[in-house]
Amino acid sequence: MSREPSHSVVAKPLLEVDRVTLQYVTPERIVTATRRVSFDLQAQDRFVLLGPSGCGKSTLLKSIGGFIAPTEGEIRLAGERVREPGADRMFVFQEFDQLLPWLSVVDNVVFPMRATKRFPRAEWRDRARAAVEKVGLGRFADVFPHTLSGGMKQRVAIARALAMEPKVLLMDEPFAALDALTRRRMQRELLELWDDIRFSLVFVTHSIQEAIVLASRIVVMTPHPGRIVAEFDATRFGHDQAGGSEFEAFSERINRLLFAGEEIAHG
Ligand SMILES: Nc1ncnc2c1ncn2[C@@H]1O[C@H](COP(=O)(O)OP(=O)(O)OP(=O)(O)O)[C@@H](O)[C@H]1O
Repeated sequence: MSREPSHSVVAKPLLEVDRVTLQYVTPERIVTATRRVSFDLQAQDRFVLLGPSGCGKSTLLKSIGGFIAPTEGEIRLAGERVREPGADRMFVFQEFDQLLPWLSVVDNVVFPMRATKRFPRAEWRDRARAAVEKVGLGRFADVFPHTLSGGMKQRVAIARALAMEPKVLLMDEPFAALDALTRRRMQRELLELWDDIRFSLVFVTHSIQEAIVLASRIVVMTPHPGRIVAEFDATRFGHDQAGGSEFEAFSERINRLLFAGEEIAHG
């Protein structure tokens, strides 16, 4: 199956990040996490923000989530300015403890539906069970999170987010704490889910390989302050191309960009 998002070139962007500056004001100083960052995301994009620690990836994601207001510029979702958190933007984080330990897997997935009154109440459990099935955890629907491996917990977090049918799924290094084999498997599964559901994704990582494998588009960022140095189409690459000469050349090109950015930032 093609991993090309099926949007047309002229489609209006789903998400617009428009000259966004994000700052933290601490008693000692003002930290500029991003400076005038702009990009557009089309529906069904698998959009990856790639860059080293401190380039403002997580801060940007939180701002798309409505948790941090830009000091300059604005973020629009489906044409509406983002001003606060909402159920149309669901998060998956790196941490394994993002599930509520006193709720079963299926009740964890129901939780945001209950909290936001999304969908008729009578549908909650069926929707939750269907989402849990989709991530391959049907047999574990009624267990508590502490009995699950890290990878399984991340699957539940993904099921919980996708069950809400968000306009955009926001993932902040969701596989970074997993062992290499599990991480690879989770990447494959995420792509299979995307083949199936065609959700719109913003995915944060500092792994070049992960970015290339997962993305339809990659934005490369460098720190101090966080800014975009390049944007690439990566639709033609997946796991099957990894190790091939074109994949490696692309990876090396991004690597050089990241290092060049460091030199500029520190030089
Ligand atoms: N709560 C905070 N208060 C002050 N400064 C912060 C805060 N959170 C982040 N920063 C600073 O903002 C900048 C961007 O941080 P951010 O976490 O967004 O980067 P990142 O690219 O996601 O890095 P990482 O991969 O390490 O999470 C960094 O310089 C960081 O030190």
